[in-house]
Order: sequence, then structure tokens, then C-alpha cells
Amino acid sequence: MVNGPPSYAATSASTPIAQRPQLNGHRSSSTDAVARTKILLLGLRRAGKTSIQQVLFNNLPPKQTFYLETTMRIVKHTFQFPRTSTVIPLEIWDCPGNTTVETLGAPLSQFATMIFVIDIRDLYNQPISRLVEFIVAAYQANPNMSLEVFVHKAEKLQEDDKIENFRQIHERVSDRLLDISPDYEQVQLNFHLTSVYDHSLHEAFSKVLHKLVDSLPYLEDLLNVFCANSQSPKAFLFDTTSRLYIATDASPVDSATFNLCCDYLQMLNSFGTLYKSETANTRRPMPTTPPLLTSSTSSLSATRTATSDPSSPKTTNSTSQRSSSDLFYPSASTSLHPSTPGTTLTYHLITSQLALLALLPTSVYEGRRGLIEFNVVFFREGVQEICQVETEARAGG
Ligand SMILES: Nc1nc2c(ncn2[C@@H]2O[C@H](COP(=O)(O)OP(=O)(O)OP(=O)(O)O)[C@@H](O)[C@H]2O)c(=O)[nH]1
Repeated sequence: MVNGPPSYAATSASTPIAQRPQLNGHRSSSTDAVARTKILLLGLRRAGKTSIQQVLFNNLPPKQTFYLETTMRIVKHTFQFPRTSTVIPLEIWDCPGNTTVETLGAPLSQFATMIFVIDIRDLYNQPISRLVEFIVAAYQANPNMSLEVFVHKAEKLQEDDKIENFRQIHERVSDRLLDISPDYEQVQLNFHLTSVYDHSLHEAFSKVLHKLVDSLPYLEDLLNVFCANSQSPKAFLFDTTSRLYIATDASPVDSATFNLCCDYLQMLNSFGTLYKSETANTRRPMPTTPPLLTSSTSSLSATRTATSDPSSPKTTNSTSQRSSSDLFYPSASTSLHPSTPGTTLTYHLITSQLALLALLPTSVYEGRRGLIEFNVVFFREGVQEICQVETEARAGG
């Protein structure tokens, strides 16, 4: 049920990127001619560093992390995030457990983010000392570096112990820093409870990435306008493969909604291969990875449908023009609460790797479907323009 006077309108795509977003100064060139953002992944042995990287970016099932071998030397993983439409090309340095500031072998100033992984049961001196050592060195090298602490394997503890250990680790690190110098009071440290066995890791890593997305304010603006004009209480722009969200609208993120979106994406990724587009031979579908629901005639159930959206936004860029006329965009929806007033979770592919997931009142989704699709088209146009500008900026164009 929609309360108050309905405020339906078309999403405007005119404003977001009148100017090119300025790239932050923390980029570094790499051999593939794209400026990659470097993330340092640290922690003691068996803390879970490689598992985090593998689960997020290589789709390794969490249980398989048990068989990962010990990291003996620094491994640099490069990722496109999302994989094809450049928003953040990443280089993640997975370090062995015995890495210290001295043995890292690279200046800390070149990293945009440092993630220190600490086992939630490790309340001992050694991990805290190593973490503090890196924080001090990183802060001195680059005070603007994002300093993130993943208090990991959180699912191992009961709720009360989890909160208590989390609090103790936080407190010990802060105390230790203050003992070194009162100046470190101003160090901005971000602590996250994470586990590969639930979506907490995806949520935490998404938050880490947001600090690295130069175009975040523009993407958020687009999402805000989409939500306002479509009566959506929450919308996310997700990377479909990693299931990390790169932006969301201004309303607060609640974990339950985020988990639902993650699960839905996971389901679409798993079952998408069962659906084939009848028009795939004549009109190339978006090069989705993995394939998604691309048939306008397919449906998963009465409340879970898949449609293709052949409409393509007009763009001024020749590359975008070519891709938007060649490609079409799958969409899907599922009813979350069948009883009235219901909520529908919708999925629309926006670029080959980015998808819009939005909660909508079922009455709006069913009664104003055309307008929602229309708003999605303009949202897509805005996001594609942003990606284009980011790509050019990264390539130094
Ligand atoms: N329960 C639980 N176990 C985890 C989690 N993440 C990783 N592990 C386990 O922790 C162990 C070590 O994981 P790795 O990813 O190899 O740890 P690492 O920090 O890369 O270790 P080194 O390579 O020795 O530095 C493995 O047995 C994983 O299955 C988690 O979130 N929960």
C-alpha cells in the first residue's frame, strides 16, 4: 500500500556527471595501462585473508577455504570491479602471515586501503601488536589511507561472546595507539565483524569499496532520484558476480534487506544458466557473467518473472550507442510478502556487470510497471555515462 499522494515521475539522468569526477591521488599505474587501486590484505597466519579474497572474487564456496594453502609470499591479485564496466580496477596484495612493515617490500603510501584481518578469538598480544604496528606506519605514510579491521570468523562465537570479543579487540587497539601517542586518537579506524559463511563479509567489503569509488556521489544521486520517483524504499547497485554493492540510496542499509538482495542475486547467478534467450542469436545479450534470466517468456514461478528490456537509452558516446543498440537487459522480480501490502524485489541489469536491485511496493510494481521500466532506462543511461567517464579517466584520457 502506498501511503500519501503518489509521487511518480521519470528519473532524470541529466545532472550527475556534468563534470568528470576527479580521481583520488592514491592510484598507481600498472602494466595494463589502467590505474589500479591497491588494497593491502594483512593479518597473522590462518586469520582468513586468502579465504576472504577467494570467496569474494573467485566465487570459492566458503567450505572449500578449508583446503587453501598457506600463503608463502605476497600474491598480487588484479580485479576489475565490476569486471567489465570500469568503476574500480583493484590490485589486492594477499600477504603471508609473517609480513611486517619492514618485510613488506613496498612503501605503504601507495595503498589506498589497508585491511587487517584478525581472528575474533585472537585476543592475544601478537595480532594486536602487529595491527598497531601497521596502523602507525600506514598513518605516517599516508594519513588519508582507509584503515579497516575485519574481526573475522565471527560466526564461530555466540552473539554475546561475539560482541564482547569485538569490543575488546577495538578497545585494546585504541588503548595501544593512545599509549604510543595521543595524536593517534584522530586515526580513523573502521572495524567490521565478518565471516565467509554469511553476507557480513560482502557488506563489510562493500563499505570498504565505497571509499574508493570516485563517482559514488553521482551514483547515489541517481539511486536517490530513482527511489523517489519509483516509491522504492531501498535500492542497491550491485556487482552481479561478487555480490558487492557499489552504491545505495540515502536511506540506511539494514542487513536483512542486504541479505535478501545477496541471496536473490546468488539464486539468479545459480539458475540463470537454465534460461536461454530466444533472441540470443539475432540480438546479442549483455555478456553476463554468469548468464542471467534473459528470456522474455521465461518465468521461475508465478511471483518470480523474467523479462527482457529491449529499450535502450540514447547516449552521446559512440561506444555506448553501439553497445546499447546491440544489447538488451534482463530483469526479474520476486514477491517478498505475498499478502497486501506486499513488497517486490526487482532486478534490472544496468551494465554487463552492474545490476539495480530495488524494493518496491507490489502495488506500484504491478500498477506502474511501465513507469518503473522507464525510470530504469534513465538510471541505466546515467550509470553507463559515469562508467564511461571513469574508464576514460583511468586510461588517462
Ligand atoms: N569458521 C571460519 N573459518 C574461516 C573463515 N574464513 C577462513 N576460515 C578458515 O581459516 C583457515 C585459514 O584460512 P586462510 O584463508 O588460509 O588464512 P590466511 O590468513 O590466508 O592464512 P595464511 O596463508 O597462513 O597467512 C581455513 O581453514 C579457512 O577455512 C570464517 O569466516 N569462518
